[in-house]
Amino acid sequence: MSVKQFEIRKEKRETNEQLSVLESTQQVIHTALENMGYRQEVYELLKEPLRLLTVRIPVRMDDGSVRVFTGYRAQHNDAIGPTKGGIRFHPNVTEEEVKALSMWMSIKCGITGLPYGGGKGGIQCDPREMSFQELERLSRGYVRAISQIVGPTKDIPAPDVFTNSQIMAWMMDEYSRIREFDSPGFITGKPLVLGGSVGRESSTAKGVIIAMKEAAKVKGLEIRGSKVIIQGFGNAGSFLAKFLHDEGAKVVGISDAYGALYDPEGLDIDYLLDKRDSFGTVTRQFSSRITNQELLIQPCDILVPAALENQITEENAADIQAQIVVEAANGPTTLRATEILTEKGTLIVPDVLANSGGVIVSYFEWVQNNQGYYWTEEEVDTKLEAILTASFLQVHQTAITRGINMRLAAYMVGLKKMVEASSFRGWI
Ligand SMILES: NC(=O)C1=CN([C@@H]2O[C@H](COP(=O)(O)OP(=O)(O)OC[C@H]3O[C@@H](n4cnc5c(N)ncnc54)[C@H](O)[C@@H]3O)[C@@H](O)[C@H]2O)C=CC1
Ligand SMILES: O=C(O)CCC(=O)C(=O)O
Repeated sequence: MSVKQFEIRKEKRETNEQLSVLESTQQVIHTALENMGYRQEVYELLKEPLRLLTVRIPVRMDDGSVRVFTGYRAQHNDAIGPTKGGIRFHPNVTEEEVKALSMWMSIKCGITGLPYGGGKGGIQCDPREMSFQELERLSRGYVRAISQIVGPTKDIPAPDVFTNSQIMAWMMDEYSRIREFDSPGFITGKPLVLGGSVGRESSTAKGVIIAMKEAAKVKGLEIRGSKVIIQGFGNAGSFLAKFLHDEGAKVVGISDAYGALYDPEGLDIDYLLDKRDSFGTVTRQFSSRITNQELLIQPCDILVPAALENQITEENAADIQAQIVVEAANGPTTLRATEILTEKGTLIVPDVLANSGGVIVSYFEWVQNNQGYYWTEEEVDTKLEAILTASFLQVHQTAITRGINMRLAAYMVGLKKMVEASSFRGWI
């Protein structure tokens, strides 16, 4: 596509916010590269993953029938090192979503200086409607299907939406049957007894808090006493609610796939954590629930989308009351919404920065697996904080110096090393 065609498509899209996550990611990458003065070939290289594998996975269901699931693994760019990123089990997984997710992983690893490119995987399925045994067979089938392109020096998966340490354990076990000698570092987010890292489970939320504290300093806000709304009560959202509650913030809203709870006086987070199931579902137990969309526009100081993509859009951005939006989810805010929020002075901490705590501690897990020597929680926390704080400051400084929004600044910071590495390799 020529620059002119790109501009025309961009203009058409901006008047009608039908942006796909892939197209909007391409749009920001294009602008970021242009701002840095890179040639069009660089965009051509980075606008899509280098590799995408689509697999069909036959699974024997408990009733004896066979269901065939579609899965994907995308590897965006491996100039810097192996690709890295989670695996999502969700009914709405698409090729396009997995591609965008892999591109966000590249940028995340670039911002935080991890020696990886981005990868991501997903299977179209609804684990909430599958038995434990069916899930195990699906997880193992997926690993058999992608085993040729993954590995500790090629592409290292991890958990994402509706996957967890048990699923990582089955996947690692299956991989170790196929490749006997390089299994521990093949996947991260494993249970501790199988070479997991202390702190990985809560690392996404810990990283979100570190980024949130930096953003709060910029806005002159104190976390203690701030009112926070969190959309999504799974791995990222529930640990975050707990940590914020323990730090004296008032968590006034939470949600899951079925609805939301809001109380301006603060919710009883320990009670809700106790009632939540392993898929992060809790709201169905309350008759007082509101919708996810209603939750996002309730009064609060800080809003944390921690569920899925495209939640804050042109439709609701103007009504968001938070001073700070910290994106724990990947892709929760559209580009038009980013502009609307930025124009009205809301500070956005973009996904590729805010939720990078997960992959940072996954990197620590991989390093520990490679060394065979395991760190304490204190070491993990200290290193995580150092990387994330420096990353926030670099992105924020870029935004201020260049007079651009935080998302564009994050992309510029995140793409730089990948472009340099691709150039040194002679790819562009
Ligand atoms: N788990 C991790 O280490 C990381 C996760 N993320 C991102 O954080 C987000 C959440 O991931 P996890 O907490 O791991 O997933 P999870 O599977 O543990 O929890 C997902 C939560 O979102 C809710 N949800 C699902 N569909 C929803 C909808 N349509 N509306 C509102 N809520 C909905 C679920 O009910 C659940 O509470 C995702 O965007 C993921 O990519 C980002 C970095 C790392
Ligand atoms: O832990 C990882 O390697 C990746 C986590 C992930 O999928 C993400 O950051 O979106």
